[in-house]
Amino acid sequence: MFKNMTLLGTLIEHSDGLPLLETNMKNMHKDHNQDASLTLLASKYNVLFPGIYMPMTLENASIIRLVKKVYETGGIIGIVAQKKEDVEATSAQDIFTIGTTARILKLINLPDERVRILLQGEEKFQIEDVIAETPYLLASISRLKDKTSNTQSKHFKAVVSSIKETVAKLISLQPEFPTEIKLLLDNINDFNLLTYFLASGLDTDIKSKQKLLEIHDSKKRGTVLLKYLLKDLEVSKLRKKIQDKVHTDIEQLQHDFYIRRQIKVLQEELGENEFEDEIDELRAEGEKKQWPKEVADYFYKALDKAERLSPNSADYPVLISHAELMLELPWSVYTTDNMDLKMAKKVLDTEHYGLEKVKERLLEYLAVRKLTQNMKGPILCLYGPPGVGKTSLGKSIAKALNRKYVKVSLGGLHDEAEIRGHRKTYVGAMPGRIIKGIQNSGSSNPVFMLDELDKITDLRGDPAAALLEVLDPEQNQAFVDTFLEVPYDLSKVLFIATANQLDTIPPALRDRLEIIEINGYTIEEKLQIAKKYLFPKQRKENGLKATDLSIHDTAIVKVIESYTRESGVRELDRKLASLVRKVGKAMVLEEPYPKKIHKEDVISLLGIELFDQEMYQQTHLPGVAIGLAWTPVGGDILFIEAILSAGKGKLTLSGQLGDVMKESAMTAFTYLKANTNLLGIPDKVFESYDLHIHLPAGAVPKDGPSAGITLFAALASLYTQRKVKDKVAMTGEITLRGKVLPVGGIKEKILAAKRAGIKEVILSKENKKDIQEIKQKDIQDLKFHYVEFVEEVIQLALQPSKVEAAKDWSITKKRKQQPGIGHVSTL
Ligand SMILES: Nc1ncnc2c1ncn2[C@@H]1O[C@H](COP(=O)(O)OP(=O)(O)OP(=O)(O)O)[C@@H](O)[C@H]1O
Repeated sequence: MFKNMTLLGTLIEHSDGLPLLETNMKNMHKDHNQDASLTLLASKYNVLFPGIYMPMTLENASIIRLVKKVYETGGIIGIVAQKKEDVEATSAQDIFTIGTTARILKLINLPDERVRILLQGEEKFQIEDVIAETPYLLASISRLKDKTSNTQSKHFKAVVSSIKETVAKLISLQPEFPTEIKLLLDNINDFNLLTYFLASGLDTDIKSKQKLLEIHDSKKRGTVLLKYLLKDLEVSKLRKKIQDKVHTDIEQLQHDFYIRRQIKVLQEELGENEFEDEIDELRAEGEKKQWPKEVADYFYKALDKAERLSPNSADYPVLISHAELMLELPWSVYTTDNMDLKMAKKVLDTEHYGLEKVKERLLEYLAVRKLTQNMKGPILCLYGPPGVGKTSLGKSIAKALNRKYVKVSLGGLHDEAEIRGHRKTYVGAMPGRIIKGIQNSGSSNPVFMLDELDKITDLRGDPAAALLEVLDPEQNQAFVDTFLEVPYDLSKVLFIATANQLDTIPPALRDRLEIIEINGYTIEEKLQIAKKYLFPKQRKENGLKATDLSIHDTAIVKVIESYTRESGVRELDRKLASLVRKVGKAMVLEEPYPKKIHKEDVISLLGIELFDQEMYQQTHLPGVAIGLAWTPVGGDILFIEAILSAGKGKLTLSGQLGDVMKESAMTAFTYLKANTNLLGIPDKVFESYDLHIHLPAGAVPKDGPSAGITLFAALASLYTQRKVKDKVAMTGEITLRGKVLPVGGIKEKILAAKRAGIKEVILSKENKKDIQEIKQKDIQDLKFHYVEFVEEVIQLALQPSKVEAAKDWSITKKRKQQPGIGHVSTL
């Protein structure tokens, strides 16, 4: 936010509290005349505002002479900002025409002949005429007075409170910032002074500051200032986000270590031998702990060792931080579980919409725990696409159970030591994430979320094996962190993992988990989540009340369909936040805004639509079939195009297909060639034509076996010249025996089919159970065909007769290209 820290520092230093500031403002107009002549000083880097202090360093000898004279006589000088930083302003063109008169409060001669002065702004003035430009600028001026707005008006109050709120937020994002600033702000009663004070510290260019100086109406100035502050806030939030990301534990540890070391060196220099005191203090703390004997012995032994060491040795701080960790860790500190399942259900229901299956499974799990009085059991793993509430559900479980909650993200974890801790001999050694998590939770039985279990990699050591040890009820009673060195009992911890994918979880680890799948949401479900949870939450977080703003269902659906593409609701949450913020801003700035957001308002508030849903398009050509795809952001329909051209039987595949999909295409093709009698295809066509299969959206990589039957249908259609029936889509793996196998991601795929306007879906018999799990009302206008063999696919998917301009295979050699074959791209 504030660029010029010295400026503010100076303000605090010299104000001695507030009276000085206020007095100076009151006396401002007392002793000067209108249209006086004034010596001007150009300010390169900042604008001086009335009532505000500003330091300035001077280099030019003649200017220094002048300034010294003014200082000695107690006179005033005019400060005018320069239009450009990089020039030495010597003429009237280089400076703005409105400036501020100032007193020189302090003048310090620097060793290199430069002079540093402290100015205090008094009154604004306008340059009427430049009388001289050398040896320094002299001008006739007229003084300007600010117009103070009606401080009782609603708008004025809204501007003042918004400014204060924004500044408070800015300060909270910058911990290094002196908290006195907030105190000072709360005590500045003069609104002009408040705006000038904030304007002078703004992290913005000189032109914007000058603009604020030139606004004489205080309400208007406040409004413009608020705009700048809000911009600053956005930047600060972004900066904080980035800083948080890069601020690793190691840095923190090294920082703590450094500080401690500094204190010690200082104490040593002062001749104080505080180290023994430090160790004694730790010992005394240890006496208060109720820990296992083995742990206590270890603790005191380590302190004895530390005592024998020189405090300057490298091992000393490691031993001390280790002892501190032991003291901070909760040893057998248990919270009492809430075993009232009704109440647990209520918590889960109030915090999450839908997810019945998941909630039911969680309650069963808790019921078993209650009946067996034992927290050992399978480790739950919530599995599903991003943003479906896996992590937040974990939080609710902790709340429902009345346990502490801790989350550790395993994303990008690649070193065993991050789980198990570092050896003490290692520079920057620290405990692993599990022990750190326990330390942060302050309890020995928290709900411990292991987020993104599928994202661990094993670059160094075997993190998965270390996790196995953590999760295994047989072993985790005495988990040994390499840094902590003494066993810690993790057996009462309730571990819950989350994952977006299952295939990247190491098999041994996966074996330990009870997978609870959370599917993506339908549009209807998203609408309910947005209506009942996300929108009210965003409205509250942004300081608005239900009476200030509401949203129409159609507007929410518009946001879902045109501004998000996801299975979960995270992006939807962000977009709703953006809508609320925009309305909030308009309210404060007294611009027109909708009290109830309608569909049309969404476009004007969020800008152009970002996504079009892939829709069904009719084709008149054989060789085109529609598949269903699963992507991490939800389902989609997928066009498969096949085309023949005169040649020698070559097969080309394009559209960034992965290996598994390529193999599916080859399987489908081989099966077709081996079963030409099924479809009455003459064998010779395979030798006389090249086949090209393409999957549009050529730049998007595609993979997986589930396009098997769609590939087969496209080929069967092409070689029989029978078009695929309208509005039919399919998904299923194909084998060389012609069997249709079940595939995953059915819910997302079916919902995408419905969205795209598909009417019939063909899929494996074994996928029937997945369809039954979808709410019937969401799929009531879709017809499902369950098949076992590809022959059934032919019956169901292909038109009974050939297209009108069907290919006559007997004359292939004479004609290069046939109608109905060569134009699939014009779909
Ligand atoms: N059924 C629901 N009811 C209410 N809010 C929900 C629901 N599902 C998700 N949310 C909200 O959506 C947001 C994102 O959820 P969360 O971060 O838990 O997703 P996630 O599945 O853990 O994602 P990731 O896999 O990326 O970690 C949260 O604010 C959560 O409260």
